[in-house]
Amino acid sequence: MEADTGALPTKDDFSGWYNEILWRAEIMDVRYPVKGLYVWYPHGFAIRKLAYQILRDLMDRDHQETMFPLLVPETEFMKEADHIKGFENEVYWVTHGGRNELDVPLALRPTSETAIYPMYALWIRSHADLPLKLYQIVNTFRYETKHTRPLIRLREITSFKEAHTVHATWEEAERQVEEAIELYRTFYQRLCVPVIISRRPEWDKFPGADYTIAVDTVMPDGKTLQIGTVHLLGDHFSKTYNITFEGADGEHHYAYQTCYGISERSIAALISVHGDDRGLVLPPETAPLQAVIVPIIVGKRRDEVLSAAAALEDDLKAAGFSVRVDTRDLRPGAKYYYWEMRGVPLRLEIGPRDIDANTVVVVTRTGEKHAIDRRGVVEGVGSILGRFREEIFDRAGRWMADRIRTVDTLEDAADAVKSGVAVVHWCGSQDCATAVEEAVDASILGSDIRSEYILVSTGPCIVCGGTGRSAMVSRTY
Ligand SMILES: Nc1ncnc2c1ncn2[C@@H]1O[C@H](COS(=O)(=O)NC(=O)[C@@H](N)CS)[C@@H](O)[C@H]1O
Ligand SMILES: [Zn+2]
Repeated sequence: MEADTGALPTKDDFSGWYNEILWRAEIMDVRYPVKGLYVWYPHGFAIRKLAYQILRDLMDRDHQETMFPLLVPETEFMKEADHIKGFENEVYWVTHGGRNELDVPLALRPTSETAIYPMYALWIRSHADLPLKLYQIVNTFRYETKHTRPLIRLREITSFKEAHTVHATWEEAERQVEEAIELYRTFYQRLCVPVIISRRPEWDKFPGADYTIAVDTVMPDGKTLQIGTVHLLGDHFSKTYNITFEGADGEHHYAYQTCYGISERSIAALISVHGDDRGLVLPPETAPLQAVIVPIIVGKRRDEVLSAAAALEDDLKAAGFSVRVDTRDLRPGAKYYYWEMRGVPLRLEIGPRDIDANTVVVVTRTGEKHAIDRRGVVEGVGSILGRFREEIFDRAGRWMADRIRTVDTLEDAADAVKSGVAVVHWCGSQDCATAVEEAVDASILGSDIRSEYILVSTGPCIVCGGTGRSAMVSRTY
């Protein structure tokens, strides 16, 4: 699996950089012989594991995790009209078991409403059963016809976290939407990925939903990536799947639902937003290795240096850091290059001079160098990691803020979307949205914007002059 050496393309050629880093940093192998399906390298999978542990920690506060079947009978799949329309061109069907043709074709879940809600109808009887808040982290399948790309647009989504909640009232479901948005905001803060939250236009909402709130980030090429969505489903699906409950009033009522999902696009964002020309730059919470110790071997004091490095590893491991000594027979520079490519936040150098001075040299992945006292190394590493995290989060936030431009002419909007996001006043009409998209060659991404990077306002719609509110326009993945 040894990845090659040699410089990465610069991030200005984002597509080249992204494809190269996936194998040089051992994230995903794209050579699997089915279009849109890719293989996790163990290193990439370890990053995913850490990121999804953060997600589970957040979800498990007031949801329960479970798992529903992958295969959905056509009879159930074809029940909700809007949902079908939205997914009918993307669904994979299983039609045979061995040589026998199945009497009912089975869909590979593109998302699991049609697998879960028939069971919810059996489980939910009374208001005492509500709210029900379950999630699963599974693979889902979508026969994407647009350009597939690892971690960004797969045909097998390998890391699909989907939550499906059921409530007694529309208001309670709406409160759940707000809680889900906050949970996603927290999740992406923990990944140090800056986000913009907005409401998708009617024509872009999830099939069968009342409305969709989306979480986007800006990728290095200026295109936005939708890295999470929250849908208020109202009672559409509960009417279709007969999810009713007996209220305190003794009457039967249809339930109100939400669902919200995140996929491995979260990992694509983590890699793309922080990475640089030397490889990954990982926030400490998502770094399989937080610090690598490189012994500086000098002549006859070799054994002394190696045992000092081993003692350092023991102390840091005992304090809960993931750390290892790199004892391979390579020049220190080759080791630095290898671990920088894999995004290790800290490098600790220890040689004869450091032993004599009782210090350890700590170099952060962003190039800061500190000589810290060997006796305070645990506190020292902890505080340097904390500052490193803040540094990369601030840097990513500033980078994104620089690529969001509030404009009031279509020409300026067309210019702004070449490198990022244009914020314009839009009246909300589809006609004006179409006019914007034709003039700017980018789409209305969302309105009702919530982001620390965007000051929202009202003003004349950029097309018709009617009352408009801030809306985002961007090229998208
Ligand atoms: N082909 C794909 N590859 C990778 N991620 C995807 C793909 N399609 C969608 N996603 C991600 O999955 C998230 C949830 O998908 S979704 O269609 O918007 N929503 C649902 O499926 C709802 N059932 C919520 S679980 C999206 O916000 C997007 O970030
Ligand atoms: Zn208008």
